[in-house]
Amino acid sequence: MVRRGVGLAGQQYAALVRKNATVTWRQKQSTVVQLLSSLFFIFLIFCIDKAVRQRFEASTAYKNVREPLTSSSGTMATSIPPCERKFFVKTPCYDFLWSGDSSPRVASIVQAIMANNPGRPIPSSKVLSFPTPADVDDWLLANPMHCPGALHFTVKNATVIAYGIQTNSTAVSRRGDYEDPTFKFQIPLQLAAEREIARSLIGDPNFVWNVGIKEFAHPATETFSAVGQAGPTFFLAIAMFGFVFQISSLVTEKELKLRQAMSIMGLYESAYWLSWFTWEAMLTLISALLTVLFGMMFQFDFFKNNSFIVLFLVFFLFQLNMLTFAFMISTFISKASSATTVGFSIFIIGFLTQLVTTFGFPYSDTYKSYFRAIWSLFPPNLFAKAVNILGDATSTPEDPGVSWGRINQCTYREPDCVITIETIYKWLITTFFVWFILAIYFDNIIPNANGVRKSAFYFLNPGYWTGRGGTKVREGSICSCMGSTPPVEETSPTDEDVLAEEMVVKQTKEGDDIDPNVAVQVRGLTKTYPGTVNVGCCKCKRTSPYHAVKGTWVNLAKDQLFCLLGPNGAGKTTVINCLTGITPITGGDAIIYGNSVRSSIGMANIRRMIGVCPQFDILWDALTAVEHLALFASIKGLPHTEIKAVVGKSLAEVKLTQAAHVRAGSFSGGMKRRLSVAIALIGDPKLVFLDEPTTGMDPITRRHVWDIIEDAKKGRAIVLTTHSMEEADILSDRIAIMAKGKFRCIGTSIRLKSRFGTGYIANINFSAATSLPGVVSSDDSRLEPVKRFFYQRLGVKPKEENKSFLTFVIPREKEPLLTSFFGELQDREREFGISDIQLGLTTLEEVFLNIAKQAELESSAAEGTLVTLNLTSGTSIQVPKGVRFVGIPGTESEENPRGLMVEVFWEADDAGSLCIAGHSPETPIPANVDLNRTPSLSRRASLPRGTPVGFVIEPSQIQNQS
Ligand SMILES: Nc1ncnc2c1ncn2[C@@H]1O[C@H](COP(=O)(O)OP(=O)(O)OP(=O)(O)O)[C@@H](O)[C@H]1O
Repeated sequence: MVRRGVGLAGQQYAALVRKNATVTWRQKQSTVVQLLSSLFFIFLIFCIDKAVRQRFEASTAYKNVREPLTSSSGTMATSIPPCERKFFVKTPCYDFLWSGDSSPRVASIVQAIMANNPGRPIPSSKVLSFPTPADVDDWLLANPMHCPGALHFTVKNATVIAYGIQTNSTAVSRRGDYEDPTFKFQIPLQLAAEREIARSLIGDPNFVWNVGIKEFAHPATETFSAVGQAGPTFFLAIAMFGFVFQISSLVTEKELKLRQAMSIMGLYESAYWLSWFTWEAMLTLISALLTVLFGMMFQFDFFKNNSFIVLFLVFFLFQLNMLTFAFMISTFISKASSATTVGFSIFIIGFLTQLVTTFGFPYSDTYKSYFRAIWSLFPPNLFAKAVNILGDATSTPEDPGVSWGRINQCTYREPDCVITIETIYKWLITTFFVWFILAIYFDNIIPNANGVRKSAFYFLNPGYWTGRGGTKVREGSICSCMGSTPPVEETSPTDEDVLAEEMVVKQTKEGDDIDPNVAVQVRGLTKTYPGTVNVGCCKCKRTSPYHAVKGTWVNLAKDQLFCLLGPNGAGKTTVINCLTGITPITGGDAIIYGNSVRSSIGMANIRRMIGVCPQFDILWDALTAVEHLALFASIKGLPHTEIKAVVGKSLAEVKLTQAAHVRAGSFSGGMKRRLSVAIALIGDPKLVFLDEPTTGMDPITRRHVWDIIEDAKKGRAIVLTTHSMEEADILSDRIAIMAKGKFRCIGTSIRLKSRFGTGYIANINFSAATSLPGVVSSDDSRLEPVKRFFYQRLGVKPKEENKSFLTFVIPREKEPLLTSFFGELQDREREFGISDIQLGLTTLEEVFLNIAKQAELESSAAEGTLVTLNLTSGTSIQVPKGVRFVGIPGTESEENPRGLMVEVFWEADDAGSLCIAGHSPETPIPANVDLNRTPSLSRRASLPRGTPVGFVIEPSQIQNQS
């Protein structure tokens, strides 16, 4: 029993989560990068932290100083430093200068200062003496920055020695280090001078003169948290890996039309989004957990002192926000290759806005609250603020950090606090929902790959929520002004079979009594792709409306295969897209097993009973054949218990059992097509669309797939499009050939061949060279009697010839003559040297070419399209595209008073358009051709000057003549 409703949505959800898990597991590299990038970035923060702390080691500004130490215990130096250690002193330098050298007492004091300098006696080469302070000034002026200071001694009398100190007191910093000149130089110099003066005055060289210097007890005046400051950018970088992978996965499914294929086969939108969300949220949870654990492993105060749950929630909620933000951004992107560029741009923007956030905007009371509201919508900003708060709360090892109980309080380091961690949680939860809802909204209103979207206010339709009528779609960009759509010109079919089919459908439509054997009834289906005017920045891009399908009426029977043939661009795929709900129909309707494609509920029912093999392969490179089939079987609602058996059977049917566990990425083109066919047939759909299913298959595999399709006809209707006439001939119960959006003919293969083929093809094979008595000699001349025989009796010349065979195309009109003609030919086989005679109807390919030619001719006549025909005689004429017999202007002569004509041979080029393949020899225009009634050619004025225009001769006039 196939599942429905909520049960089916649940089953689809589980299957998609499994698919996401498998794809993630198979893409190990990106998964490892996504999960373990945090280790790398936290290690970088660790290095930054170590380097910065190393530099600040000597300073107490970054520490809480509770019990300051005195200089005697070594924290503050009282030794005169070597001049080289002073900032900005140039070498050669002097440790100090002194004046008063005329006094021997002063000289001995200075000697004592130098000898007794704690820890480092000062050599005499590092000290300069002068007679007076003025001499010192002169030297300082002449040698700037070569000495940090000077002592000036004056011996007043035996008990009084005066001294003065001169220092360079400019405070300087170098590479971030600050030098206090008072503590570094002036105080040690002063202490040394006073100590030695005192010793000199009391005459005791061992007199103890100890001065202790002690700083204030103080809290850290400067704070530094490597995590708090570098963290926002680094953690944003971690989140960007997941962000880019997420966008890339979603856009890949969109770009490869995998999502469209799943939707056609009945995938619920809710199951799709929830499956992505569940799986990615799980990865996000692991990533957030690992980030916090790695942070704790590196012993950051940020991670040790803030509560684990507080930290985890900040990281988890931020990464969840980035996830739904990625969902939203992905709706605007159509190429997976753009994911990295978009990710990089978002990272740069995030980095800049985080920088601004770290500098205080807008989370302080100087800014209005609406600034904060707008700023907080972008997840990296809120996250940066949270990391700043948590960093400030742990900027010294003694800070307690933020515990769960204090998430609603500000830390004492935030005097103008306007936001707490609790508020940030609330914001992150709100923005998570904002981005998720916007993702689903934009996904619905931005046109998909087929240009289809919902209206901007689709959610106001109650049917959207109840599942009854909310899937109505529109076309064109939301910002484009739709051009007006001209109606399709109503023309009755010119072909009798197409007209008859239309009548049958119209009758049953009026009576509303559809034959139970009819699977699909197409009622005047029209499809016009609307013209749009896209207003760009500098120019408007206009496209005009295009009538791709112009009123199609047809009944498709159960247990039958209906084949749609037609040149490229004929409208075949458009018909399939309309019937599968990929694109909305413009006019008419189609009833599939009683459900109208125009109704939302009808379409929902139709989706459950169709299988589609689109022109492209709907495969994930990372999934195996079994996984693909199991996924689509689940989407279609097959019970779990049956899936394994059904998948096994399906694989055996398409001969992929050996490759069941091989990933589709390594399949050949033919294997991929076979798997796509198997997907279309899984779940026993009642209607199957096969759009060019055997493209790229080798002849053996193709024949095998034909067998599968033939078997699949039982119990269902199949619509096939193909460019292989052989395939159409073998598989089809009925064939319709489309061209320029219209059915040109419809019927069985035999019917089409007999109606549109040129008639019969006769292949005459000649026996090898022989000299049997009574047999004509074996050279090319033996073909001549046969050629003559055909020309005299049937009026036909060989279409192809070679030494051993002749091929003749015999027009249908000659059918009454054929029995007696071939009877006679058989009787004269020996005389003509014939070994074999084969007679068959013309091929479907010929029918196809004739129809395509006719359609081209019609449209060329309507549009006046002319092409150049280069005649073998050397002249060129213009002829309407698709025309068969053309009269050459200016060839009238005495010998040929009516002029000459040629038959033009056409073939279809790669794009399905007709082009000239050659022409017959120039022959006189027969007498019965009415030269005054030849169709006129339009747009002659636009022709290149001097190029004559050939005139069209109706084939009937030529055939009548023959
Ligand atoms: N979304 C679209 N917007 C505008 N025109 C479109 C759109 N899709 C198809 N067409 C046009 O409609 C015409 C029919 O296209 P369709 O794909 O149905 O042809 P087809 O018969 O399937 O061709 P093929 O054999 O190449 O698959 C083409 O001219 C095509 O350019």
